[in-house]
Amino acid sequence: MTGRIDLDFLCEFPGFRLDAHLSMPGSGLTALFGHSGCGKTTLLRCIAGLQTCAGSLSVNGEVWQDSKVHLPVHQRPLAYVFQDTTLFPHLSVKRNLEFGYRRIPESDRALSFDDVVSWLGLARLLTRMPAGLSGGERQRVAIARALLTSPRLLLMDEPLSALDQRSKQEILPYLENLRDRLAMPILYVSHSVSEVARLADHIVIMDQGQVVDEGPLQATLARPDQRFGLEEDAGVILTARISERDDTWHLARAEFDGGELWLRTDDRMTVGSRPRLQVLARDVSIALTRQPDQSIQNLLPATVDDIVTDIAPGTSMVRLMAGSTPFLARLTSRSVHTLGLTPGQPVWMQIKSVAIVD
Ligand SMILES: Nc1ncnc2c1ncn2[C@@H]1O[C@H](COP(=O)(O)OP(=O)(O)OP(=O)(O)O)[C@@H](O)[C@H]1O
Repeated sequence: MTGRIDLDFLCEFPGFRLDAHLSMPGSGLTALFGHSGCGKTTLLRCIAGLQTCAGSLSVNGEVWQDSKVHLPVHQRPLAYVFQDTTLFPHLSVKRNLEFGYRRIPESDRALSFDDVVSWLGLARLLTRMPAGLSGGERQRVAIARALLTSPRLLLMDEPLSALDQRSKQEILPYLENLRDRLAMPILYVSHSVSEVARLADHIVIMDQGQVVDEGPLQATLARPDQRFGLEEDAGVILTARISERDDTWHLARAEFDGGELWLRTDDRMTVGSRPRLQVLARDVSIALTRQPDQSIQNLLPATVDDIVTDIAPGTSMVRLMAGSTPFLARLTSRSVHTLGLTPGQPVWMQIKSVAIVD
């Protein structure tokens, strides 16, 4: 079957067992997410063939591993970008980029040199030497060098985690650009919810060597029984359209299917843009009637959809629907009881804060 990445791996180390079964989309950016030590890097290493592991792997219809086939690392058409990928220190940026590119026969080159240089904003860095680059620039060169080997799968293992906050913010738009332009699938390891919220189309959540949840990003994060890794960061991602700006108060109105939200904004948020927004479950509260005399500006009618006991003792996760858009609210179980919340009930949702993730 084409269009999927299917894998089944089982390997054991003293004190750790990776037992992963997974079928992921064969395009777009899939985030592998989970706490430190849950096995994300080990899974990438198995995919790359760097870690010997029993099992099977096929990528968009090509078998890389099964009971009869085991492609060695150098025959797997993939590229791997690490947290701190080293460039060749004695070669200019251009020569670094050409290194892999020239080894690929012209007829097999999937991407043009100039396109990759432009997508990653490298034109003015081509003559520079690696030692003179910032951490973010170095990672952009490393990503470009990886892409220019025309891989059929791009693996990225915490590519931003060695960068400071400012460099991370600088590089994220380039990664978004790649996600939107590349036909090849990207597997992106991260334990940062904000990075995942901003970049991923699909998410795989791991815990103790196993895949515990996976699916399209927005639907998976909106599940109230989503229990692994997110804790304080549990919440939904929605795509909205900016329909109005109020420059006096530095606010913008964001419309989505089922309502609208006001958010604090800056000059970059133009009318017509479609940012991804994140609303955390801990920033949502519920009232049975509209409460106009309070500081929260975002009051939306919604319907209770589901209520589950949360991981933290005494708390519940309530899923609410505003039109077709799901929200999560983390409440104390006592509040759920006192309000008498039940599925199907109309309520008012009070949203304290909305973050723009891109
Ligand atoms: N070759 C190995 N020999 C023994 N143990 C290993 C080996 N490779 C990985 N492990 C163990 O497997 C577990 C998972 O490690 P892994 O690096 O895959 O986790 P991770 O989710 O990527 O963590 P992090 O986010 O911290 O990078 C760890 O307990 C690690 O010590």
